[in-house]
Amino acid sequence: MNIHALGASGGLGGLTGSTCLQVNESILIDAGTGVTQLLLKQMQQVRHIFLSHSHSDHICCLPMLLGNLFNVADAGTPVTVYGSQDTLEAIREHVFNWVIWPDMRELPSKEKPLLRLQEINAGEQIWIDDVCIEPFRTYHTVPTFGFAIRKDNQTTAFVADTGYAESVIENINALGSLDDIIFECSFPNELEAIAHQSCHLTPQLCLQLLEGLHKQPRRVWINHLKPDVADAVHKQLREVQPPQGWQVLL
Ligand SMILES: Nc1ncnc2c1ncn2[C@@H]1O[C@@H]2COP(=O)(O)O[C@H]2[C@H]1O
Repeated sequence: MNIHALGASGGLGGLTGSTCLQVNESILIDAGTGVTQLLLKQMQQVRHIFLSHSHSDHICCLPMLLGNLFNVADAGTPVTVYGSQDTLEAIREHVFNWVIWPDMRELPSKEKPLLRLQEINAGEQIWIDDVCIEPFRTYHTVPTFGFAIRKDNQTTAFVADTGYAESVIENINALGSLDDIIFECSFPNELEAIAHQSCHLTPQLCLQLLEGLHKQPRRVWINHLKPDVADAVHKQLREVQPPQGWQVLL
C-alpha cells in the first residue's frame, strides 16, 4: 500500500501542510493544507474524502477543493465526504452554510449535486474498489475517528488526533494485525499538561500507547507535530525509540 502524506503537520508553518493523506488517486483522508500539494488535475480525480474530525487543520481546504470540482457533478459522479454524525453536522452548520461557503449539496443543482455527505460509524467497513476503510474512535476534544486502511492484505492504522486513553489502545487492538501505524505526536514531553488538556500526545505518551498494543505494528510513523515545538519533539523522538524505531512523516 502506498499512502502518500500530502500534509502531516499539526499546524501552519511546518515542513509540510496540515493533515491530508492520499490513499489513491480518488481517496483522501482529511483535507488540511496538504491538499495544496495536488495539481488541479489530481484534485479533479478525488471522489472520496474521509474526515477524522471537524477541526480546521483537518478540513480547511475542503471548501476550495470542492470548488474545483463542478465538472464531476456534470458527469453525475458527486464527491462523497464521509464522517461521523458530529463531524458532518459541524461542517453542515459551520462551513457549508451559505455564509462561509455555499452548500455544495445543492450545487450546481439539487438534482445533480457535486457533494454528498455520508455518515459512517465506528467498526463499519467502507469498500471503495479494492480499498477498505474502517473508522475507529480516538480520544480528542471533539468526536474523532482514526481509520484502518486495508488493501492487498496490508493494514495501516491512521490514529488521527488523540490523547492517551485505554479506550484508544483497545480500539487499535481490535483492528487486528497492523503493518503500519501512524501516530500523532503534537507536543514535547515538558508540555504534557497542554497535551492532556487538548487531548494530544507527547513522545512519552506515544510510546505508552504503542506499548499497550497486543501485537506490535511492523512500522511506526509519526505525524501532527505542532510547528512551534517540532524541533523539541523531533529531538525527543530520536532519543527514545520503540524497538522497531519510528519515522516522522514529512
Ligand atoms: N485546552 C485546549 N483545548 C483544546 N485545544 C487547545 C487547548 N489548548 C491549546 N489548544 C490548541 O488548539 C488546537 C486545536 O487543534 P488541535 O487539536 O490540533 O490542537 C489544539 C491545540 O494546539
